[in-house]
Amino acid sequence: MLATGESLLMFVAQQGAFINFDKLRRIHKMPSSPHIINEPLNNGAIILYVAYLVLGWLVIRSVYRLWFHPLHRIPGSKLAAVTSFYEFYFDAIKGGRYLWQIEKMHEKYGPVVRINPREVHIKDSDYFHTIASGRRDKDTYNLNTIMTPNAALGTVGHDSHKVRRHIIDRVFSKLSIAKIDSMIQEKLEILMKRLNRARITGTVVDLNYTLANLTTDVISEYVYGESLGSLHEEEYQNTVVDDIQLSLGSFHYSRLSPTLLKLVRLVPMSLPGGGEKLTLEPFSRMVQLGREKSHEYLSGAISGDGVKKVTVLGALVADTVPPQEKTMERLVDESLAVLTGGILSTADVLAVALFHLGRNPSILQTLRQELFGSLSLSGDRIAWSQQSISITKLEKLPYLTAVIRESLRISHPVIVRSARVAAHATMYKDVVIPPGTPVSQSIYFVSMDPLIFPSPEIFNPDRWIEAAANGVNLTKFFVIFGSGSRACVGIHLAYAELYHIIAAFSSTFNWKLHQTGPEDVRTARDMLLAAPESGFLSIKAIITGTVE
Ligand code: HEM
Repeated sequence: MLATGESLLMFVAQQGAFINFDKLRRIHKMPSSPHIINEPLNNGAIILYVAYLVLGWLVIRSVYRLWFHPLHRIPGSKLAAVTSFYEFYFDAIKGGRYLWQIEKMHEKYGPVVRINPREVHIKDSDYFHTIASGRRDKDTYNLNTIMTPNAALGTVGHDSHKVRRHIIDRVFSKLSIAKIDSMIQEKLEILMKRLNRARITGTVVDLNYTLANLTTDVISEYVYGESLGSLHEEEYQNTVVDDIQLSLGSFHYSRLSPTLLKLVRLVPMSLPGGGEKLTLEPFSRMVQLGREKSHEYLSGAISGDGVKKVTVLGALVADTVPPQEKTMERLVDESLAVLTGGILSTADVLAVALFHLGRNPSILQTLRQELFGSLSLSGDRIAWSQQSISITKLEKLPYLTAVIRESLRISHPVIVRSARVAAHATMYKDVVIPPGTPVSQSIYFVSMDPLIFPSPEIFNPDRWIEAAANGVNLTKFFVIFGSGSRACVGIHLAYAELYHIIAAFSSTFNWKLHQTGPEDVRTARDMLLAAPESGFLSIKAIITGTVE
């Protein structure tokens, strides 16, 4: 910073020869006698000259962006085309509101708009897969937000991503996830016992938080080989979730300025942003945890190949992995991306599912009829692991599947836009998008598109069943897990948790929502995860009894 400031001053001093100081002094009513001209400039004058230079540079840059930039023909707000601070204002200062500003631009200018000086956004549900398909990179500016450049998720280049994705694909395949089905069921049983205690004591349960204890323990056990023990933490506490949410508070800041974020890393501070505290302390704590666990694998204390337990870190240090991919940075980032990607996303969908089931007795009733009619559930369903109900069995239930699909659609947990960059020019209808342009789309717009999903705010699992019966391919618009080579690697794990938990919870407990209404669930902000008007999703319920 200092060096930059000094060189700027030197530049200003050099430019002095070309600046008409006399005129400037006249304009700003400074003393103008000849003997003053040769004296060093005072601080006020230097600041003024720097301000002129900066202003001049801003004007030239704005003119370029508006009339000469390759994107100058793409419609949109002029302010957005001139400066990224427009986006920064809505996302960082106002806390995740830019997506709705983008929506307004689409209403005014059509399906393709320029949303910042260098990025184009397309709102067209039919076009979603086109952007994600083929050979496309991700965009550095957008990836700044997630701060894990060495993870598959944070990798810019298409080819580098392919190598990295191949390594983790194996551990997250449907077959691999079926092998940890019993581990998921064991953890579910601990959760069911905890929920049953809440029933007995009449305690209000924060569903997101409590269900995130399970997703935390499942994913941490799969990544590190041992769980973080969230299910055994103090009731209704989850320090990992706290850390993730605190980190999400700063993610819009990191998009615009990774440097600002590095500063914050040095001096934790609070900045405005929808009430979230901007601090990187919790992120550093997660990095530290990843570092400790990765060290055990890299040092050979735990080997990748030959261990009985399959783990993500084990897969990352396996013999088949190229040596350049076996670095501390790589292991820390990948384990962090998988861990954080797999906790709140699924927990939020689960909580939203229970919210809607709790408000719709007839849907819950239909679901229960299917569960009791198709599975041989024994009396003690709290002991879920003894029910011997495999994921394969659950996946065959059409109504449960429709409930899960609809819960995923309506909760659309991963709401952050994810841009793709093609090396060649691409066409959207008759609009030419120049090569190298980040083009983004939003899962939220597709999932809530009233032309595809009529009355999108209504929870209606039957829409999936009716579409299938009528030969309508609604699944084409089911883009909740993304699309193409960068789509979610954790999809089978997410489904395994969703199937087991929704089946267990709804066949075992009766519950009523507590101080939680539609406005608490309605998505109003993009905090990487879908968030309501203030804070993060928090759905509360009281478990009133058990299902006989
Ligand atoms: C309902 C739950 C989930 C949803 C809705 C979801 C959604 C998504 C989406 C939309 C993407 C693509 C992001 C992009 O385009 O940049 C993604 C990527 C990813 N997800 Fe998930 N996810 C879920 C659960 C999980 C779980 C359980 C894991 C844990 C393994 C996970 C790990 C990842 C990773 C590592 C990526 C990056 C993949 C890559 O770039 O190759 N997700 N997820």
